[in-house]
Order: sequence, then structure tokens, then C-alpha cells
Amino acid sequence: MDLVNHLPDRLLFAVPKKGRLYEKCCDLLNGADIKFRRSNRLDIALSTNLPIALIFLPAADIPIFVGEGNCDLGITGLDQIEEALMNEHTTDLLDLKFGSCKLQIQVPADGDITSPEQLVGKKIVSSFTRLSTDYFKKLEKVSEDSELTTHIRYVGGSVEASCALGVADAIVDLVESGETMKAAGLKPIETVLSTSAHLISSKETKFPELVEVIRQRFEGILAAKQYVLCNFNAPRRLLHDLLAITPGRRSATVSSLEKRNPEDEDWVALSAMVERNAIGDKMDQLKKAGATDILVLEINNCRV
Ligand SMILES: Nc1ncnc2c1ncn2[C@@H]1O[C@H](COP(=O)(O)OP(=O)(O)OP(=O)(O)O)[C@@H](O)[C@H]1O
Ligand SMILES: O=P(O)(O)OC[C@H]1O[C@H](OP(=O)(O)OP(=O)(O)O)[C@H](O)[C@@H]1O
Ligand SMILES: [Mg+2]
Repeated sequence: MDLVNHLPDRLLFAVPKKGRLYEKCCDLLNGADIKFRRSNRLDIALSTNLPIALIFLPAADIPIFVGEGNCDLGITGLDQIEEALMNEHTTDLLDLKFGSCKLQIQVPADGDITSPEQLVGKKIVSSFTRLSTDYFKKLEKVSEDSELTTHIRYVGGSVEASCALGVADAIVDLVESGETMKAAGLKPIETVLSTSAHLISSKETKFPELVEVIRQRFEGILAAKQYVLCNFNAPRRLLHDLLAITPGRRSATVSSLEKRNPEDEDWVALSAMVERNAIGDKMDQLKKAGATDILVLEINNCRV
């Protein structure tokens, strides 16, 4: 069935069908209020509130479908986008900041190989044969023995077993916690790529406005996670110093506080978005500079 012709009025949004990115993608769709019901393992789900059809696909196939214009939008790892050689055919809309890991060259921890140069001419196993080939082609060019060819072989999963099986001298695979690598008796000697999940779009999409709405919704969810809202009161004369501590994302909101008595000093209330990981320091600095009634509030969602 040709989905582009069958669902002409719907934006086709490719989402990983399972695996490491699946749950986080569902959370993101949920947070962006893209409602859908996926019946028992069905690979297409129509959104019930937006003209979107979600297409559940293997993460590795998503850059190809989006790059060739069969889907309008997709979420997958940067590693898959680069491996599929599709970054020229897709627009990278947003780093979604989950699914973070590194594509690393790994060798037996107890062996004598300590640098990638020693692997030129040897056997490498990976699910990322294109990225591995590109990497070793560059090394071969500068290698002392320019006749040497590195042998790169594809396996679809459980790549770490290849060294123990004697199939490979090294592997190129993803590492997050490092547990799988350690359990297989391997150690990293080089990072080929640092990756995370990205939102990509087709350059030929018929729905550029809806693509932008979805991008903005996702961006809002990421900002809501990254920031908290900091509210506090202070005498107006301290405003300049306090704004230097919490300038806000664009600018802080400043409002006047009602005076109880006409002779009271002018007071203001400030409200500013502050990076979540800096909030402890910022509260200390505000307190020291004379702010009071400092409140920190969670942001559930936002458009920035
Ligand atoms: N351990 C990990 N930690 C974080 N992100 C990861 C990890 N492994 C993979 N990813 C990211 O998720 C993407 C999809 O990997 P995933 O393992 O879900 O797919 P797969 O290997 O094709 O499927 P499966 O492992 O279910 O057979 C990767 O391309 C990478 O961007
Ligand atoms: O550093 P860690 O936290 O241990 O994660 C790394 C592992 O995660 C992925 O495997 P996955 O579980 O997807 O299995 P697969 O090899 O079959 O794809 C990746 O291929 C590594 O094997
Ligand atoms: Mg995997």
C-alpha cells in the first residue's frame, strides 16, 4: 500500500517501533498532545486530534524513509542518520537530548591494541559499516603501509560477542553505561561519534507548517525540562543586581508590589526562567543580594 497516496491529508511521522528510543518517543508525543492509539503491535496509528499518521519503523530505516520523502518527519539516532548517509537529504530540526550514547571502537581489554592505527588491515565487526569504513579509510590513507585494507563486516546485533568468537579484532558499537562492553571483556580506544535522538524532516514535505508546530511543541517540552521558574520579591533599588543573577531566558518579568503604607519603599516581584542545574547557586546568590520569598516552580510545558 502506498501510504503517501492512501493518506494524502496526513503528515507521516516515522517513530522507532521498539527498542531504546520507543518509550521516550511515546512520552514526547504524549507531552506534545499528539493523541493516538496503537492497536496491538500495528505499525500505523492515526492521530485522533491532528492530521498525522504515526508509522512505527526500525530506527535504522527511519532516515531512509524520511530522506527519500516517503515520510515527512521522523525520530531516530544521529548515528542512524549519519550511517544512512541521509543528512544531506533531511533537515535536522532538533536534538531531543535522549538516547545519548557514543559509537566507540572497542578492543579486548587484555590485548595489546591501544590505538585505532593498530587496527588498519585487521578485522572489524559493526552494525555501522558505513561509518566504520569511512573512519578506517581515512586511517588507511595515512598508514605507513598504504596497501593494507581493513575488513569491515556487518552484524545486526550482539556485536560485542564478535571479539570473543574470534570473528573480529575490534568492534564499533554504541556504548552508554559501558556495562555491555565491560561484560564482554572489551575497552574503548576511540569515539567515532557522539549521538542522541534527533527530530528530522523531509526536504520535500507537503506539511511545512505542521512540521514547524510539532518542532515548536517538542522544543517547549525540552525547555520545560531544562528550566524551572524562579519567583522572588526584592526592593526595587536592588533590581539591577538581581537581574544580573537571573536575567531570564529572554528577559525576566518584573511587577510592582502593592505598598501597605505610602511611605514604604518600592518593592518588585521578579519571575525568571532559570536553568534547572544552576538553581541551587542562583537561589544562594539571590538571597545574598537581598531577595526574599524565593520560590522555585516546575514548568510542565511551555512554548519558547
Ligand atoms: N545503550 C543505549 N543507550 C542509549 N541509546 C541507545 C543505546 N543503544 C542504542 N541507542 C540509540 O537508539 C537507537 C536505536 O537502537 P536500538 O537498540 O533501539 O535499535 P536496534 O539495535 O535496531 O534494535 P534492538 O536492539 O531492539 O534489536 C540507536 O541508533 C541509538 O541512537
Ligand atoms: O553501554 P550499555 O549501557 O551497556 O549499552 C550499550 C548496548 O546497548 C545497545 O545494545 P542493545 O541492548 O540495543 O542490543 P543489540 O546489540 O541487540 O542492539 C548497544 O548495541 C550496546 O550493545
Ligand atoms: Mg540495539
